Amino acid sequence: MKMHIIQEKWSDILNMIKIEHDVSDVSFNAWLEPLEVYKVEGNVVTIIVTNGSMALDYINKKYLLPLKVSIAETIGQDFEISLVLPEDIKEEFKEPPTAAPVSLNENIEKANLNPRYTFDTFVVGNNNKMAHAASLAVAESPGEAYNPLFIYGGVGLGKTHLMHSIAHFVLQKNPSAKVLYVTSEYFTNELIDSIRNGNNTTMSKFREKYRNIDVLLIDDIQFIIGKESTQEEFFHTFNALHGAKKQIVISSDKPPKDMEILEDRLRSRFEWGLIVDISSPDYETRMAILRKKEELDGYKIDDEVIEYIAKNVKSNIRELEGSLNKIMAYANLEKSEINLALAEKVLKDIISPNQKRIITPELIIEVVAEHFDLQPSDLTGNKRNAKIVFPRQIVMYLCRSMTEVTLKNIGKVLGGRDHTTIMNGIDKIEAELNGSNAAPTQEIIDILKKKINPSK
Ligand SMILES: Nc1ncnc2c1ncn2[C@@H]1O[C@H](COP(=O)(O)OP(=O)(O)OP(=O)(O)O)[C@@H](O)[C@H]1O
Repeated sequence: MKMHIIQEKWSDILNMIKIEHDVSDVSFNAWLEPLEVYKVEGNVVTIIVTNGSMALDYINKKYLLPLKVSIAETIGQDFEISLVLPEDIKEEFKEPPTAAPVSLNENIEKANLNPRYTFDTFVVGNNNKMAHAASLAVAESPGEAYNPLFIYGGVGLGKTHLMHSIAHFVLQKNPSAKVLYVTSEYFTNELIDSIRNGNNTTMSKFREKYRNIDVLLIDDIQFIIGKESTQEEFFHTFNALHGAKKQIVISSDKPPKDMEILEDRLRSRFEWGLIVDISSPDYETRMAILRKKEELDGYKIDDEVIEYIAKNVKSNIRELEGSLNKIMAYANLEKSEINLALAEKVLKDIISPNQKRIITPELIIEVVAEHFDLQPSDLTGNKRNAKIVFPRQIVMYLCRSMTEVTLKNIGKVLGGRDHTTIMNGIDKIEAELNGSNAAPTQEIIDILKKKINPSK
């Protein structure tokens, strides 16, 4: 069964409540974590409170509004919420969500494509002109124009939107085309499952699925870095499809040449076709994107509010859209007028950090500590157990690679360590990243870099 977008984004929705309402871990684990989306019908989301009637009562009082707001902000649409207990549900409880691969085979309806991610809704600006043109060319002539098409750019800048647009376009022209959109993470997990099952049938099913496609779109390819058997399998998939003149579209957060520890044979293949980038949108494009969204959602919003968002939310289109969703959600729920004062109030948390996100060792320490469930003082202190030493070395490495701060000053911030200690720490992480089992450390570094600087 296909998951509803609310189910897909459920953990984001809960995490937004955690952040915006400053919910402690204890409360989060007690009240929010146990909530599960049972179904979404019309504009009603049925949520199962798995931990009993007292919890249901309390959540009704305390978390109903935050849930509504968070859903509206994330999805861009208002929903009513119905809380139920497991025993209230007659049908089989808890259908396991199929984190379905996005199989678009015969028909667009069944395909797990976002219906809104089409060329029609994509605003073309200076930041994405080339990527848009290349995507359209590929959609019009799959396997002929540029193969592979490699689209790269920072978080939330429209790579997935363009990939879905290609898929929609191809399917519209030829509904029986075999189009498959997956994230590289999904590809990896499916491969691992096939290998784990350990028999030839599952492996050959996997291969048949991926090699018998007209257009394969694989998102966020950077996540296969360091995963040897995934790279190996993807290499063969790539060759089979490319050899048969089938279209491959790949997205990544960086160009192939900057994808360290990507196998050379894959890197060179990624460079066979066309490489295009998407950068951050300029002011005019941001305005146009907001206007487009206003039009699609049927909103009517004052220029000054739109201008305020476009001026202040610069680096990430997801955040740009999220800001508008958030204002609309608040205005709806509080039945208030949409004006600049409301926008400033609602966006205060988004806009200030966006303006002053300067990367400092202190910020890095804070993010790394939070990631590893430690206190910043653990990292700057003297304890030497493994639980702390590794994160501390990660801090050293990230300070070195993400700031201009000298080794001496990194040492100072890290509790007065001398520069050779910092150098040793950096060497340690670099050795891991260059070693045979680099993937787990690389993954941690990638995640932390995104947390420290989401706009990169
Ligand atoms: N040019 C554009 N016109 C209209 N909407 C856009 C445009 N670019 C991005 N968006 C919207 O911004 C949001 C984020 O885009 P998308 O998910 O495609 O980003 P991404 O580059 O794939 O991000 P990530 O790196 O997180 O995977 C989407 O809702 C998308 O529709």
